[in-house]
Amino acid sequence: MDKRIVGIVCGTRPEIIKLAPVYHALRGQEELCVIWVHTGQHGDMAADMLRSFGITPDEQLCRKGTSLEEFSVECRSQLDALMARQRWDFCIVQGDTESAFLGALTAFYRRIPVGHVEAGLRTYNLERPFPEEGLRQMISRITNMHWAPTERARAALLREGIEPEKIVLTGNTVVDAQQWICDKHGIRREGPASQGHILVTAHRRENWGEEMAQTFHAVADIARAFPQRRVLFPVHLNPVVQRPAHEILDGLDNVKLVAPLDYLGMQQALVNAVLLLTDSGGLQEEAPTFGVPTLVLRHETERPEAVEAGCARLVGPKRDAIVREATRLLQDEAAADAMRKVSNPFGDGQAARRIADEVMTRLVVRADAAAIAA
Ligand SMILES: CC(=O)N[C@@H]1[C@@H](OP(=O)(O)OP(=O)(O)OC[C@H]2O[C@@H](n3ccc(=O)[nH]c3=O)[C@H](O)[C@@H]2O)O[C@H](CO)[C@@H](O)[C@@H]1O
Repeated sequence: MDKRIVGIVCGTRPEIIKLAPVYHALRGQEELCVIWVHTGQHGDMAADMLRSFGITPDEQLCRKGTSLEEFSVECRSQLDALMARQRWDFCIVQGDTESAFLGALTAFYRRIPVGHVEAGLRTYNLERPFPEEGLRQMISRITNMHWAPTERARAALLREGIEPEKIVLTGNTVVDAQQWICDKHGIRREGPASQGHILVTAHRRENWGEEMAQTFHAVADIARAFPQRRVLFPVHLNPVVQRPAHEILDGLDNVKLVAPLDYLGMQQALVNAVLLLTDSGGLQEEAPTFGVPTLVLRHETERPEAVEAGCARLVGPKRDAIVREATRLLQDEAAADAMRKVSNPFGDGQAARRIADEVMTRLVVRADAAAIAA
């Protein structure tokens, strides 16, 4: 039998992280030809991530224009040309980005089955996160295999009427990615957990403007209140984040604003943190692996598992609440310790293997059985 062609479409930093373990698991299967398509949605940040995971894209699309609209139109037509040229048997996308949606949509029109990694995350509020909530719901409507990271995500898909046999509970591949990088580079905490730095990240579109400024003022308040405590903030490259971050935080001796870190650098920064302040989806899922208490700088989260398990708190992008909770955790060692002890509710590091098993069953085992029967 000819090799089955599996295309992986992705373009942003978090997608690369979460699809890298799937790529490596599928590349190990000799019956498959796996094609990594980089849409170019993120530039430098994506290049760092691809390097971190030893991935060279097989197909690199050419990003045109700076707006999301221009990117979208051009990416869709380049993806269609690619899928017309190569006869894909399966298309894999992850999460909720424009690249993921365009990959799924193009495959749908080309009648190529779609597999969705991290399926079933929901806030059911199309404004928050925007546009991700809309994109992931639309992807779910045209997906053939839904890989749900948690029981909650699986339940959401079932409630939406998706047949149970099309949903597989896998765990989140981000835990696999962390294990991969830790095994490869021997990442471990340097010094006691309570002595670590405060790690900050913020970039979500729905917080741009006043709420993001509130968040950065809160970081400044905390830095002034705890002058011995170092604050590390890798600042997203988007000028909408860069500008207020520098305006509000430059000049504080214990605050270090740095460029985005590669994955190895970020995991080392995370394992050494006493506290994480973030609006990032991926970091909310990664922090429990290293037992880092987390304050979520959003009004709601599609990842409430960490809040329910007790290792994260939803404080919103609100200055007072952030300062109050951070102060409490920095002063109350028992409260911080209770959060550190919770194990990761998002996965066990085996998600990519489960996904690869499903792809193999669908494309190879069942196809072989059909050929024998014919
Ligand atoms: C609405 C929403 O929540 N959408 C999410 C969004 O992703 P996000 O919010 O998780 O995005 P980021 O924060 O950019 O990335 C995080 C990753 O990047 C690593 N990192 C970060 C800073 C750095 O300096 N160096 C790094 O290495 C970090 O460890 C982590 O793994 O899109 C994803 C794709 O669909 C979705 O899954 C996901 O729903």
